[in-house]
Amino acid sequence: QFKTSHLDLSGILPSLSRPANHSRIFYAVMFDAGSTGTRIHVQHVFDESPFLVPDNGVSIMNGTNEGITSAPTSPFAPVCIVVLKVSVIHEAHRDKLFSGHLNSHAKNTVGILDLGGGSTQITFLPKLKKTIESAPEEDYVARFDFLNSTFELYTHSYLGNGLMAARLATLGALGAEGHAGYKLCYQEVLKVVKGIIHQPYELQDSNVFYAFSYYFDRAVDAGLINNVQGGMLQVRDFKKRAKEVCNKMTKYPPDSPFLCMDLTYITCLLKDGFGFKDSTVLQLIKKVKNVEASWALGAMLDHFHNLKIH
Ligand SMILES: Nc1ccn([C@@H]2O[C@H](COP(=O)(O)OP(=O)(O)O)[C@@H](O)[C@H]2O)c(=O)n1
Repeated sequence: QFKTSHLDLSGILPSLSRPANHSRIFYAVMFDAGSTGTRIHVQHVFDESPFLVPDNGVSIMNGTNEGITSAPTSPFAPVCIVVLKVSVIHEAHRDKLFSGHLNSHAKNTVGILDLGGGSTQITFLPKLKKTIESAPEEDYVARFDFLNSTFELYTHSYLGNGLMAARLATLGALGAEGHAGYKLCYQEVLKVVKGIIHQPYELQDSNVFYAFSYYFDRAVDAGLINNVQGGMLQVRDFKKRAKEVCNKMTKYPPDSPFLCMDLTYITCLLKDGFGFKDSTVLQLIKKVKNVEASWALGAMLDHFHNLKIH
């Protein structure tokens, strides 16, 4: 719990210069201490908020992996799907989705791939029971009720498989002679992935996947997508570009020294890690309808839900 705040947010949140309980505009503020930087998310939640700000209305989230744990009590990553699905992408179906069992609406949902600095996450709503049954452990499945719907999600966070963590592990292996082309680089990054990342039973072609964070950032750096609009990429696009960048590096000094390794790692993670096919299409976005797409918004909604605020 925060007892005092050392941050002056009055410039960002003018409406909170009045007591929060009397505010006509309601914001949720979330501090995200990531492995590569700390962010503050300010989300405009409701106008004319009738609800009470409880004493524990400000708190530090449990869990170390950005709140993305698969414990049923803190299903923040799954909620991210709900946010994308209910609030943004399938707005037209919103009313329908709020009632009934969500698995029956699985065709309307999107999967999420997130690549942070320290960890990487996968979350989707399976259509087949076998995907849940064949998950390695109970903690790959999150069951929870949210807004009158029951979810049973495949979700896992791999700590140590983020992009920066993978760089560290791979650099240790490659030593000083790191620039040895795509093939050797792939062999090294494979060691960070093989036997660690579980391949879900049902993945290929059955879900639309959205990829965030470093998937997006590095695709921009590689010139594969536009920084503002994002775009659609096949897994093989990452592979093709990785090969080009790595093999060019053996001849010329690189502009971006880590791009070869990063693109190779992303390719390996998607293919040999999660088991996506070369032809799988990923949607890379940073913003949806002008709102930064992130787990934080979902976490906020979940928090309000737990406080019985609707
Ligand atoms: N100040 C910062 C630092 C990182 N980031 C982004 O955060 C993502 C990496 O996520 P992260 O640092 O939270 O990593 P994890 O702690 O989730 O492993 C990248 O897409 C960075 O571009 C940001 O938006 N602002």
